[in-house]
Amino acid sequence: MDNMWVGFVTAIFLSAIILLYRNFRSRIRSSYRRRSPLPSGTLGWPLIGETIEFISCAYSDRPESFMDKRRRMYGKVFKSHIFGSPTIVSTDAESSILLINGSLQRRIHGLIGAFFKSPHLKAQITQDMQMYVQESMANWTDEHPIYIQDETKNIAFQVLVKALISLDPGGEMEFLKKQFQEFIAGLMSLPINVPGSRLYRSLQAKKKMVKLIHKIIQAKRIRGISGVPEDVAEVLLNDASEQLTDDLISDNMIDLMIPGEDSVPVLITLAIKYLSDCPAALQQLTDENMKLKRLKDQLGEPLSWNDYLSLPFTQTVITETLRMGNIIVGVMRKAMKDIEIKGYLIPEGWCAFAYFRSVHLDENHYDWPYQFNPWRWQDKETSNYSFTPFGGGQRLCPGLDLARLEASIFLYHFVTQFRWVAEADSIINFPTVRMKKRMPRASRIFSSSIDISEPLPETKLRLVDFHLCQKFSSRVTLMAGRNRIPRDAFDNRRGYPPEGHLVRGPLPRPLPPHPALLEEELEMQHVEIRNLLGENRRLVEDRIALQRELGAAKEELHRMNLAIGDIRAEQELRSRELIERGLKLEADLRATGPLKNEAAQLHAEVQKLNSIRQDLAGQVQTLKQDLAKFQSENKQIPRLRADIDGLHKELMHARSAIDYEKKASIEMMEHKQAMENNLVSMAREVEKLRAELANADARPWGAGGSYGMKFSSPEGVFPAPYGDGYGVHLGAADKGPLYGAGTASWGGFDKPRMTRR
Ligand code: HEM
Repeated sequence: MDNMWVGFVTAIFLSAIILLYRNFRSRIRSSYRRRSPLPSGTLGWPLIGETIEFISCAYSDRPESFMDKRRRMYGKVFKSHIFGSPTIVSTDAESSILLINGSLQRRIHGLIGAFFKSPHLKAQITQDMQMYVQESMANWTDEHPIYIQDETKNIAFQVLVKALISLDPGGEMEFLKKQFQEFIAGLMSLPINVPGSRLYRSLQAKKKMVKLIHKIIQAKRIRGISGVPEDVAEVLLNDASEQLTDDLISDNMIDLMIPGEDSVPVLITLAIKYLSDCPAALQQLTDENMKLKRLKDQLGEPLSWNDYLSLPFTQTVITETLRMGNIIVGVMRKAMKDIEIKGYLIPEGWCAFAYFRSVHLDENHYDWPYQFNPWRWQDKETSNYSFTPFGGGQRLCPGLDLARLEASIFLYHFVTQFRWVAEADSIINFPTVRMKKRMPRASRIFSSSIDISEPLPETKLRLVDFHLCQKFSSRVTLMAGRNRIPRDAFDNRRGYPPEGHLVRGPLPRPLPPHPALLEEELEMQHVEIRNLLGENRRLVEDRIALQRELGAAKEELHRMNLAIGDIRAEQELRSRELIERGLKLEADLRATGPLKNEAAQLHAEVQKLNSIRQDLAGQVQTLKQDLAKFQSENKQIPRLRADIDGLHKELMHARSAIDYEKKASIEMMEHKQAMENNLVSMAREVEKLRAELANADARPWGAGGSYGMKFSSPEGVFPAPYGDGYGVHLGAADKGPLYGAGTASWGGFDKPRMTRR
């Protein structure tokens, strides 16, 4: 059963992978069909692409090796697939990827940028930063180690929160700091959002922060903002845009706290780390700041924003730290539509990654790129495409001056008040840039209040150099070894001649060591003892720190165990559910026995239906043939129709002719009738005339007369002068028509015989 489920889940998983891979391939293929070519490169494995190699390089000393390898193979712009998205990577200094932007971002960027440039804010931030740095440094003692990264985080966070929402140090600030740290910790955690997990705690912390910021914003709304805005929240609240809701403003405030909590502290920490590695730079920076301090003390003036930014060497140190440190390794954008950059296509949905680190460490732009060399900036422009630690284009970091100012203030107070020993530490580059042991750690402060008019005592400087040479670089080792007797002069025999072969005779009297040598050795021993003491103290502190970390790790482990317990319980519940479902399915399967018989019956029926289907197919065949015949006949229909139409037309003609002739014959009949009537009346007239004639004859001629005709009797007729040729019986009109029948000229219109044509 288990095997079945494993097989089932594997099948689903594999099909999901295949589907996703196909989708991915088709997206890529479709993009190939477009106008411009994609840059060369490889997309690596399905789904994960080249992410594993990218991350493993990111954890190494040379995170840029991933990019450099591909740059050598494919050119400065190439394609890859990292963090689940196909990506166009640019290691080109003149990359215009930085110019891709959106609209609401532009608005917020403009508002914040303008505010950070205002003289009012600059003055306030300078004052706040000085105050917080002084307060923080006042608590530093020789007894406890100082973790620069933590101290600067604390200071920079307070400065930024003041500039963002005008919150002063106190209960709410502490609460916000705590929640913010919890929130940040969860951003780089496993994506498990269950109670107790880091992500869950992070999201809860963010909710609490949003609530507090909402409260502050509401108070500002009620109070009303008049005159110059005091902080960034007021700048955004003043804006008339309806898009800037309270939620959006709160979110922006939290996003803006990230550089305060992370980028600026890392910048300061790295600067101190690099300075500790490079005593010459540290010396020059210290001199420059001391000079300014003396000047300001003499004038009795506080330092202003401009004073700090006008320290040229300090600025070059910060610039070089930004170049070497690559606090932001690069920026990513997502293409919302196809974009063409430098003749290459960035297809819609792909990411574009401008990788600053490769540019900043490119020996074509910088000689000896891996060497900390602030002097390289003395005659060099910082505003060029090969130096973009703050990004570029419309998304250029609006906090760049603020970051430089905060670093300058911290360095000023640090180097003018303290001498320190920086312990060995290394830089971690992934997921964010930071020091492995929250270093450089100022574990021993040699002078918490030095007399600035006097140079530091020689021994102290030497001591510092000695420490540095041991911990950091060989260059410093040489400097530290200067003016000293080689150490091996004191080895083993402490000034006695070296042991040789045994010689006969009295042993030579040992010479007492030279007092100067003894003094030197004593001094060295003294130094060593102090070193050992320092080392010992550091070990103790390390142990305490490790114990603390162990405690924290144990606590985390405990929490994770709880979370794992929850997850296990949930998994068990799920697997129990799955097993139950499996059992139910099995039972269902067993219950399907009767269905089998039905299936057999259905099979027989299907066979019967098949034979019927064959019969029907035969019938359909004959019908098809008939249909074909009809169809061919049908083709003749138009011709028949045309004939019928012709006949119909002829019929219509004939009808109209008949009607016409009917009318004509009716007229003729009427005419004939009239003529007949006329003839009858004429015949009568004739009869009358005859009678009158007869009467008239009877008087002079008597009956029969000379012509043997009796005019008084009907028989007394005149013999027809023209014979029967006219067929007219002049004396017997009633025996026939006057003009005879048959051949008479009107005979053709004999009505009863008229036929229809
Ligand atoms: C060492 C310190 C800092 C570094 C290295 C740094 C670097 C950067 C970089 C590279 C970007 C560009 C991101 C992109 O193009 O997507 C950026 C954006 C930004 N930075 Fe900074 N930053 C620093 C400090 C600060 C500070 C102190 C603030 C002040 C609140 C700040 C506020 C911002 C904001 C608001 C943006 C977003 C700009 C936008 O997208 O419109 N940054 N930063």
